[in-house]
Amino acid sequence: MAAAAKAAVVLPRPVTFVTGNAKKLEEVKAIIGNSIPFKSLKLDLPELQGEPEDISKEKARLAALQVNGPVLVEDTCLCFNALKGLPGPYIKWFLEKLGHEGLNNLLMAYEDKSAYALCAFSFSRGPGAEPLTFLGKTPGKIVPARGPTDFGWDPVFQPDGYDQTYAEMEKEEKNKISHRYKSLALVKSHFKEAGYVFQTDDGTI
Ligand SMILES: O=c1[nH]c(=O)c2ncn([C@@H]3O[C@H](COP(=O)(O)OP(=O)(O)OP(=O)(O)O)[C@@H](O)[C@H]3O)c2[nH]1
Ligand SMILES: [Mg+2]
Repeated sequence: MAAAAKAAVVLPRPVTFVTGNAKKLEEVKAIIGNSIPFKSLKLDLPELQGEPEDISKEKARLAALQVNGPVLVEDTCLCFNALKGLPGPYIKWFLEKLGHEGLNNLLMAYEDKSAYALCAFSFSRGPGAEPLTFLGKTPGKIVPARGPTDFGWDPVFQPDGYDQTYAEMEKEEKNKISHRYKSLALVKSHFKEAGYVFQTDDGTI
């Protein structure tokens, strides 16, 4: 007997990417292109403390409840190896209070300036559905700020194998190697494998 065909999972279209960060959205648009039908929604969701994966999953649960449909969210960390992964998910507040110089100063007492950028995307099919999480990591080091200052800690993060900081790189170049690119590559593969079918409000597919 032939194997039964896998039932398609029908989702209301489109997936909502929930973020309060316009620069993230810019990169996500450039990386996803039209491979996943998505729209964005600016919501500042409360964020749990803890491990990046748990923070991201909880964000997805809250976002799915608010949107009442399929959602993507992401949480980004900048982790210093000498500080055992801190500031990690708290980088937003460290950056806001200490600035680029302060981030460098945190490592003053250590020879090891290595760090990694980590992106945790979570996808929930809707309220009550357990979110799936996709981690993307790019190793590098913390350096005195160089390059445009329009996006967070980009000027102080120099990825391994490059002599430019994220901020100095062309956007297309960053989007080929970044933590966000790697995490979204896994999201895209998941969407391909799962074969989701998107349905509009009037029921057409
Ligand atoms: O230089 C950067 N290059 C990046 O590629 C990048 N990605 C995120 N960030 C910053 O790191 C913190 C993460 O916090 P975060 O994940 O909670 O984001 P957020 O609160 O801004 O937005 P969201 O939670 O609504 O999506 C925030 O300060 C972001 O601005 C980046 N900075
Ligand atoms: Mg946030």
